[in-house]
Amino acid sequence: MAASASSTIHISTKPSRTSLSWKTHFASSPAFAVSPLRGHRQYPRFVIFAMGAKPTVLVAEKLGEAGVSLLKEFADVDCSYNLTPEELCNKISLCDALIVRSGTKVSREVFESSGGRLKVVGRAGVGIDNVDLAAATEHGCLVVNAPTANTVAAAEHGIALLTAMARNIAQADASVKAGKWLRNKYVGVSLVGKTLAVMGFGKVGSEVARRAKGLGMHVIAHDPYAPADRARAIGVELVSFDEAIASADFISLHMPLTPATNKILNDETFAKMKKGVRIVNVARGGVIDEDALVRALDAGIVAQAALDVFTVEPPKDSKLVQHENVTATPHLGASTMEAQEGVAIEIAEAVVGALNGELAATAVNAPMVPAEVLSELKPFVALAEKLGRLAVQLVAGGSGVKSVKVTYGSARAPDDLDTRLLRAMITKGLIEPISNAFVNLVNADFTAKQRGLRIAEERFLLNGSPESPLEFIQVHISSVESKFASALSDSGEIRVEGRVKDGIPHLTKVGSFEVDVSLEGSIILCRQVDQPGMIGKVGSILSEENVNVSFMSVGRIAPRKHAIMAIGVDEQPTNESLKRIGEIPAVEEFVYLKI
Ligand SMILES: NC(=O)c1ccc[n+]([C@@H]2O[C@H](COP(=O)([O-])OP(=O)(O)OC[C@H]3O[C@@H](n4cnc5c(N)ncnc54)[C@H](O)[C@@H]3O)[C@@H](O)[C@H]2O)c1
Ligand SMILES: O=C(O)[C@H](O)COP(=O)(O)O
Repeated sequence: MAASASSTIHISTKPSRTSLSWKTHFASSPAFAVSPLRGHRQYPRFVIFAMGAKPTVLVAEKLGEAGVSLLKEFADVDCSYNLTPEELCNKISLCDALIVRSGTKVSREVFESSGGRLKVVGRAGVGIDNVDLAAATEHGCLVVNAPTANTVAAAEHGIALLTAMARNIAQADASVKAGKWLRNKYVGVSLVGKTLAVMGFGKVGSEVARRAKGLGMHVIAHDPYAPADRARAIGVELVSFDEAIASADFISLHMPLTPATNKILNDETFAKMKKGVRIVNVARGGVIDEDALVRALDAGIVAQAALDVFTVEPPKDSKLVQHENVTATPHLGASTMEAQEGVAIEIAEAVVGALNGELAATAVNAPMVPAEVLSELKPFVALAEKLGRLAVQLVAGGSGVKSVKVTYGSARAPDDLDTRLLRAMITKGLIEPISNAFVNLVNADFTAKQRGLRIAEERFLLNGSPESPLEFIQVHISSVESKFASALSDSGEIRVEGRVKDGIPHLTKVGSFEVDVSLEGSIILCRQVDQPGMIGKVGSILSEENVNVSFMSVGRIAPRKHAIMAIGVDEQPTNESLKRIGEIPAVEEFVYLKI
């Protein structure tokens, strides 16, 4: 760290106050208050909507009443079901949030058609395979889901399919209704003592395992990412994929659909199973190669299958659903009254919270920052963005920024400072003034990467009490020219430093000069030959135009040598006034910066 020999005088002309608006800023003003929601985490808020400007939420699939009512307290709610993809694309530019279940494809076209208005997609359920997450992130749209409220419903449906399949309930019911009485045909198989392989030992899988044990089954599970002690706690042994499928009498699928699980049950894996195995799928249709399943059923390798989910829904492959050894339900796993009310409330709260700028606990495409970390970093978030915004305006040309280093000065241990939020806000400050991009926590890293902007972070460990998470933030931009040469540090990079004082972000260093100016309104930076009367000369030019000076600070290397004057102004001075400031004989260079 370059030590500065400069000294600082600062003159405050009026008390300062932070009053900020979306897109990045925290607001505590009652004008932005929202009705309290049950169980809401008290995150600092990034306000999107001011009082009076109600957001519009499009609910594109049936959502439990409790959730709709909750949404209506805060937003205009448009419940339009069964939209075609074209209708959805047409409507979406009028919506701030979209809520779907698994039946709506939220494709790239949807994000592109939204014209940047869509800020949140809420998936009222677990699986987000119907949402194009990459496109959402690129468009700065947060995706949240409701991952817990339908777990038990899905597990109960899995068990219902397992028992119904073993006893031919669906087929027998259909035959009785058709006037038949086929007692010999529908002899079933028993569950007790049989081996059930649970594939995917997450929320649903573990609930299925627990219930199957209650039915007297021997339960094993395969899940490369599940902790063995969680399985052990409910008496389940975790085994390899091959061991699971080779030893199971019943296989129940509970993994997400990912590139790794796509068609994980196929000709090759069916061939490794016990002849007469029975399969339940309440996860996702795509984890089974459906053509291969038909072949395995025809060959008797698979005796029966009970399927709630299909590769394409509703399923087009009639050979599979019409197969006499297949029991099919129309994706009903989450469809109980209780689960749907729970999911509706869970997603409504997440969407309203996200529209209020709270970082949703169930965010799928944004880093989750714990509430306590957030509240600590709150004052530094505005500082981070302002420093980025200031630094980029000092670049001559403004668009050749490729390499940025951020230094965090902190007395905290290096692993005790989560800087993702700060980095995102610095990125926002760096990019937004020189582009029409909208940058937020969701898309900051992506947008930086897209623009070839490399942001390196370093910690500067300070002595002293680690009560505050940070002492200062420095933003360095290397390999660029500056329109204000004094902003260049000894090593030739643009450098600005800021600190938080009494909760207000301050600019505390420009290049090697120490200053102290509150980061509000706009700033004029002047380099001058240090001499009496300079403050008065600049002040009187501004006052002639009724431009209010909010803060003024002079940093100098030594008396009567070069000094930097940082002047905070509430209004934008005219070009004429700025020209006159530049013409003061002692002024060597100056720059006007909007924060
Ligand atoms: N039919 C329905 O209506 C319904 C309802 C709820 C959930 N689901 C689906 O059920 C599935 C599970 O949901 P959940 O809430 O239990 O999710 P979860 O994330 O809690 O559990 C999924 C588990 O799968 C594991 N897994 C990932 N890749 C795996 C692999 N290659 N092999 C084995 N295991 C793997 C994960 O480690 C995790 O433990 C999801 O696909 C979800 O969409 C369907
Ligand atoms: O992933 C899920 O949550 C389930 O598949 C439920 O989907 P659904 O909300 O469309 O019933």
